[in-house]
Amino acid sequence: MAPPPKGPPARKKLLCMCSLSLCLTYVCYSLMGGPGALRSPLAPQGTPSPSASPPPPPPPGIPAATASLREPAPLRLRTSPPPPPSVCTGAAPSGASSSPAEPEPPGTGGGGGGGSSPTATGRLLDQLPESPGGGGGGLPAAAASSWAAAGAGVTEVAGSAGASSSEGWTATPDYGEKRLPQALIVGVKKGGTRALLEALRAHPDVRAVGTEPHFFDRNYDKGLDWYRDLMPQTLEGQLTMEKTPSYFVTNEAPKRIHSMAKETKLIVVVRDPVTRAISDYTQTLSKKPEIPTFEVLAFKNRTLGLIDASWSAIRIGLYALHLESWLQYFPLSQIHFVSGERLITDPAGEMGKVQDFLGLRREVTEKYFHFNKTKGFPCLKKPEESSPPAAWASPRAGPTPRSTGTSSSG
Ligand SMILES: Nc1ncnc2c1ncn2[C@@H]1O[C@H](COP(=O)(O)OS(=O)(=O)O)[C@@H](OP(=O)(O)O)[C@H]1O
Repeated sequence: MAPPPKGPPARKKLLCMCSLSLCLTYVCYSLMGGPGALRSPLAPQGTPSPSASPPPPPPPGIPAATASLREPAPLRLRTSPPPPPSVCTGAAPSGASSSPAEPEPPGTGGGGGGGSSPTATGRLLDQLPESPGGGGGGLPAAAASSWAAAGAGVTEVAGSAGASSSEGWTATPDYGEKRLPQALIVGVKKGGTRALLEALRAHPDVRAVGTEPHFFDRNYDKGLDWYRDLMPQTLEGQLTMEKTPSYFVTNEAPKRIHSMAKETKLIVVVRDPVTRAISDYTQTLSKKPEIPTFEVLAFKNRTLGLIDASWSAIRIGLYALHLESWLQYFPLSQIHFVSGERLITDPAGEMGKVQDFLGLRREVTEKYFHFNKTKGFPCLKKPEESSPPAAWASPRAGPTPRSTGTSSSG
């Protein structure tokens, strides 16, 4: 019987090589982590990987069962990591206490009422049911595009609290004297105070401390000389300023400021109290993720709808209450209110009024702003030509100023 026909050796060899190369390709692909390539069809889908972290424990004092029940609740507020510092700001992350050493969280604006809000507050507000009056509202599309169009040649103010990088064109050199502030931004926390201060610092006749001195609340016992020493040097005619948002809710602050100088001009940035409270809470939550939900903190009794007005996030927003203590020492005409929402939608308009109030020429105008779509905020930019301080024209101004200069404040 004839032996069965064998295929030509060349064909066998080719088959072997093909199989080998297929195996090699599979191994390489698997090693590179190709999607699903290595997953055995028998492996259970959706099994958590060993590295996946277990669910976080419930906040102290809240039973685990309750905590898990809360999870799907519509008002469960969660935050994502705070955005990076920037003074297109809001953005400069400030610590929960707005302390000078802590950077400030940039933010939303005005309330992030709708859409895909770029800020933490905005994202949280997106989770809340729509309310007729509420929350501030995002930037109108028209405003956004007009600021964006102005964006060419932008020098953004990169800023964390205390940042001085915006000073390239605003700072006057280090001569003149240190003076006590003639104007203060006294509040409110999370209102947009950082954005306002940075915009004011762009004015050649304003010099300000970048950090928050907290003199009239925490450091009063250090004395006025200590306070003065923190200030930047100014020429005569330049305004010295600082901002510490907690002054607004400090009972002793009005009296103390009045005794420093009764003509001190006061600026308060106000913002929708609900949006402000959420912004405040978000900031704390990013530092202490274990705190109870906003809803738990906000209500004394949820069923009865009893609000806990002693919770600082709510208490700070009782503007009329705090204002009463200021009005015991200062006339209303000496207090200027800035809208935190309009500071975002119409920064030049708000800045115009602030400059009028401070007796400054209107230098910081539309040309100083552009709208940064990514950040969702107006940002400062260096205009083509910006003026020198008015004091430079004065015969009393002293030595010829250097043309540039930066310092740690101002
Ligand atoms: N350009 C501009 N104009 C107006 N407002 C702005 C601007 N940029 C930021 N923000 C908003 O400011 C919020 C932070 O406020 P403050 O700077 O007062 O915060 S702090 O008290 O100093 O921590 C912060 O709030 P949230 O983002 O909601 O937390 C910002 O929304």
